[in-house]
Amino acid sequence: LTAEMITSRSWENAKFKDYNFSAEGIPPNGGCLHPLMKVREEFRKFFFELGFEEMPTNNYVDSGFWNFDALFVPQQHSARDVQDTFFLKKPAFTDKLPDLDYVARVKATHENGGETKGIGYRAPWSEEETRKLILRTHTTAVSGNMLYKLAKNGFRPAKYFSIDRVFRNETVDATHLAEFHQVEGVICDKNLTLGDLIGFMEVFFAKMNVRNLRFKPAYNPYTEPSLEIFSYHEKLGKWVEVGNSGMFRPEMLEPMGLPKDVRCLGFGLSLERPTMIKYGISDIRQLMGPKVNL
Ligand SMILES: COC[C@@H]1[C@H](c2ccc(C#Cc3ccccc3)cc2)[C@@H]2CN(C(=O)Nc3ccc(OC4CC4)cc3)C[C@@H](O)[C@@H](O)CN12
Repeated sequence: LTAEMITSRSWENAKFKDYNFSAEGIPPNGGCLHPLMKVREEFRKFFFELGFEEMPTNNYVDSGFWNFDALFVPQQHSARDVQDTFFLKKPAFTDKLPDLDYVARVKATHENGGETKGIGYRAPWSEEETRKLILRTHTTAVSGNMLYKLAKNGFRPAKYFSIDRVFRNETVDATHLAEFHQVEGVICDKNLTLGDLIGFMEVFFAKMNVRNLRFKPAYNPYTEPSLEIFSYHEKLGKWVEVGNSGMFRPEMLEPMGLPKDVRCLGFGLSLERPTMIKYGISDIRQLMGPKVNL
């Protein structure tokens, strides 16, 4: 069948053989995984070996509720400004929030601590703010959603991971893009401690031959305590920050309905940083676009 046959309509009198649906396609003449995707497969292997389940992260768009409020990120936090976050214009708001008694517990926890031992942010909490649609700034938005489902379906110890794109309204330069891939892990069980977090980080990073970690107190609105993770990089001859971590706060976990003795630890790093080190890439922009000059 040719274009000329179609235009001249000669195909109408032509005889065609039956279509062979079991014919094999033409074998592709080559191709390879993008470096980021190669490193992603290495991380997925580590997580599966450690007994983690992969989270469904195929929603780049999320609500202010899941990306911020459910994680106890205050509505006045600068991370929620247009300088840091990409807001959707159409549709600008979601009409899908989880069950209203959970939203009410989140609202109360933000305003005055609600049923937690905390006192909250003592500032009005706006439902319009929580309904805003954004490009998620971290995969922790999905982690929160998974923990909520775990509470709703009946708590059991769980280990979740995700490796997917996140978006931040950042100035692009040699080490920063407006989007990057976050690698995130969450472990939930009764009575986990900060020692379990530190010990697990040693195990996880040992999988990529990163050892002798050092931990530095840090801050995240959704974890307390929080720790930045460092490792001495022999080739670079300096201490390199290799990730961030913490114990999720009761103000995030209790409104979800998780039992009060359940503790959840979380940690994250980027996919781009280890990929750049592995492939000797100095400018992160080399990882973008159809052609990768390696
Ligand atoms: C906008 O910055 C965010 C990103 C990204 C990041 C930071 C925090 C998290 C997180 C988290 C978190 C915390 C608590 C609970 C749940 C998730 C995830 C990604 C990296 C996190 N970082 C990072 O990846 N560094 C890194 C990781 C691996 C590596 O090589 C491997 C050893 C072979 C080399 C470096 C640290 C820095 O690069 C940092 O400057 C940039 N960070």
